Amino acid sequence: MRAAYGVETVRTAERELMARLPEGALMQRAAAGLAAVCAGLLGRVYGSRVVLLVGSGDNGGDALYAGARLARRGAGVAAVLLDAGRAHRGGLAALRAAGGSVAGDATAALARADLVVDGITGIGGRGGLRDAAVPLARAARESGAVVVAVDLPSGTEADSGEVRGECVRADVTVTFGTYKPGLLVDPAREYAGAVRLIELGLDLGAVEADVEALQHADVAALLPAPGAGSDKYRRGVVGVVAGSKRYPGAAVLAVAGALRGGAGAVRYVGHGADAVIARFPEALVHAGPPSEAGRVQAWVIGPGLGEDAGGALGDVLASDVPVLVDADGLRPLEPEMVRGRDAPTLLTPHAGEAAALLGVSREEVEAGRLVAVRELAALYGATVLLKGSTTLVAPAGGTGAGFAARPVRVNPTGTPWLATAGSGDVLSGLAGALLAAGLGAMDAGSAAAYLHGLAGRLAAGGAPVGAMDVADALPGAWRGVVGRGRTAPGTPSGTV
Ligand SMILES: NC(=O)C1=CN([C@@H]2O[C@H](COP(=O)(O)OP(=O)(O)OC[C@H]3O[C@@H](n4cnc5c(N)ncnc54)[C@H](OP(=O)(O)O)[C@@H]3O)[C@@H](O)[C@H]2O)[C@@H](O)CC1
Ligand SMILES: Nc1ncnc2c1ncn2[C@@H]1O[C@H](COP(=O)(O)OP(=O)(O)O)[C@@H](O)[C@H]1O
Ligand SMILES: [K+]
Repeated sequence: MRAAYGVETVRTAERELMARLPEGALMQRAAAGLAAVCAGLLGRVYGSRVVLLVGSGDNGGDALYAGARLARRGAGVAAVLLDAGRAHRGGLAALRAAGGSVAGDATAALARADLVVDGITGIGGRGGLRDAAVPLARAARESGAVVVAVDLPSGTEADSGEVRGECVRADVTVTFGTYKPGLLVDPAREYAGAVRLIELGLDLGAVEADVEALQHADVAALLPAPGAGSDKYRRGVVGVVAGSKRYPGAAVLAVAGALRGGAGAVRYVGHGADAVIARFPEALVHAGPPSEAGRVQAWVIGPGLGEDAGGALGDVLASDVPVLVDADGLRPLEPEMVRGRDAPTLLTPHAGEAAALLGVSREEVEAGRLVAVRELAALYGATVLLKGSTTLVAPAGGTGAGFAARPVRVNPTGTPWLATAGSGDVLSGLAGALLAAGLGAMDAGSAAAYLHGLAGRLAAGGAPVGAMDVADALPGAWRGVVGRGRTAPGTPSGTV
């Protein structure tokens, strides 16, 4: 599991560690790690040209000490100081002692740079970049140099992943002690580039993360495997209420996801039965209401249902098994229809659907995904999987402090190639199968998003895909995750 912690937690852990170390030791660890990453990017340090963008906090201090280390190895290092009177004194002295200088003309220095180190703000930054820093962020971007952000790209919000106004766009972000939520969640994540973590020795073991990301081993441990005593019922029967005369394909795609997700059987209910049977003769189809379809271990309702989702929705929500509500099933959904349920409910909106449920604009949801997913989970008392450029899964929320403290999961495997009609339907079926197999709603949602993302990468391989290609790639993604020591192609490793 990869964990990310918010600013307050990081500061507390840093204080505790600093109290046990000689003064400045932590900053030296940070600067050494930063300089090593910069050196690796430069290849040949001697003779290279490095520009440091230096704010007046410790983030600028990290940049200055790292610059000093590079200058000692023969790089030409120039510092652009946002506020000359407040730049980190020790760092500036170290840079000068190592042969570095303060740039007189920032624009000229940036135009010649091979590498730019962004030390304007780190976890102490608030709001979008201030006016004085904005032209530097732009010039860094336009310089063509490799841009390395210190701790996080200046101007991005560490705790929420929000971006207000201009911020630095980095090729690589070197972060210290732990990942910060903003490095894993769009839109900030997009500005961070590849993220490298430098361990500082912070003791965060006993602290609940704010955001966490599953890794291969976590998912492998969650995925069900049939044993000698398994039969189709024990593996889990998924009920799928999806598709309509207008959208029969959604039924096929959701059933595909459920079958590839390991369902022992799929009971399909709706107007897409002919299309489902034509593609999947193994599906069991039913023409009446869901409650009369026979026993299932989990329901998936919503993809392609069209306008008349209401009756079937009430029917499945009245059941005592886990229910996943997606797409058209979300439209008539009211909090009180979900809050009283004893069995888990998993909602899987995209940003537009989440916006409608919250009564805000789509742009607001996309700008503040973490906040939106937590709010929805609290409003509905349900687990919520928010789809999109960063897929997030928030635990069922309530009003108690304990709810807010549980981590949101962020999916590390997605690819924009998944943004194709019907791929969400596949995800619904897949997550439904995992619910039917007995996984909790958080695990089912996050493991499904993980496999779906891997399948998207496998299917795409850098070229466009359709939703059924993603479904067809699920067995390969599954094998890649559970195969001992094997890594599925396209798997992120080392960097986020
Ligand atoms: N603690 C530790 O042990 C370790 C910490 N480490 C490092 O310290 C960093 C945290 O340092 P920090 O606390 O000094 O804050 P920092 O990120 O430099 O920002 C504060 C400065 O930015 C300014 N500023 C604020 N908002 C702004 C904006 N929108 N636009 C422009 N400027 C803005 C603000 O101005 P002021 O409000 O004071 O006028 C102030 O001058 C952390 O991220 C890591 O890199 C590592 O060395 C490891 C050990
Ligand atoms: N920019 C993106 N990057 C990564 N994944 C994306 C992006 N946009 C959409 N996706 C994924 O594609 C799928 C689309 O689902 P959805 O919006 O429900 O579409 P549909 O209803 O057509 O199936 C989701 O799994 C979502 O997370
Ligand atoms: K920074």
